[in-house]
Amino acid sequence: MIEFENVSKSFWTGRTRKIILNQATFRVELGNSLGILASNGAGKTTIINMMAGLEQPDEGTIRRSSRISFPLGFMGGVISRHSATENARYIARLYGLDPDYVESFCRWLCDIGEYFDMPVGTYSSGMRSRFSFALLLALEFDIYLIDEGMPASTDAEFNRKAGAVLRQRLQEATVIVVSHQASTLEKFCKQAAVLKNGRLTVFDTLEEAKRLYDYETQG
Ligand SMILES: Nc1ncnc2c1ncn2[C@@H]1O[C@H](COP(=O)(O)OP(=O)(O)OP(=O)(O)O)[C@@H](O)[C@H]1O
Repeated sequence: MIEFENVSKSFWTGRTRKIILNQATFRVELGNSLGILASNGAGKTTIINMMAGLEQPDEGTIRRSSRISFPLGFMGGVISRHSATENARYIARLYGLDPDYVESFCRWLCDIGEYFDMPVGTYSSGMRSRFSFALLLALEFDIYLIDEGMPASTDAEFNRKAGAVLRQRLQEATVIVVSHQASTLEKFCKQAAVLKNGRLTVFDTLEEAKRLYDYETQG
């Protein structure tokens, strides 16, 4: 479970205050994946980062009683001068998992050949996102945090393999996805919320959330 109670967050831009959340209270239970619809700049990444504990709220409380992933695409724990092999084994040890398993799972999913043993700093952005997605799937979490759906990979084979593993994982895990388009959320969640001007409105169905989102983005 992850719970926000009266959480507020804003940024001072030098001239105005950009409000991301204003006294938001909501809860995501295990087994009840949530999609959050918000237009660009509304605060999707900030909310996901707060859920992961990478960013702190200005006010209010965030409670977690489950294993919450780092956000998909987050490379903060990855050391650029080390290879994917070294990073995968190091992160496995941090999480108390078998380094051989995490390394071989990531090697299989990334499928980047000899680059897996080269420094991550030499990777293309597609290779980096494949590696970070593989790492996320190799570790076991109760709640997965995903910013804008699938990774920015154009490799069809990777997307097929990663999608299959993710679907399998979702049978047990819960996902929180933020996106600016409803079609990204369809694959993951039944319940959905709309974030606009610091207000997060949660609906039981994506259909209802989509109606408000379409109304607000057109209006
Ligand atoms: N540290 C910061 N200082 C000042 N403004 C910030 C900071 N971080 C984010 N912002 C601003 O807060 C707003 C929300 O940012 P965020 O990255 O969370 O939005 P987003 O919905 O994920 O955007 P996008 O869809 O464009 O990726 C943006 O206007 C951004 O410029």
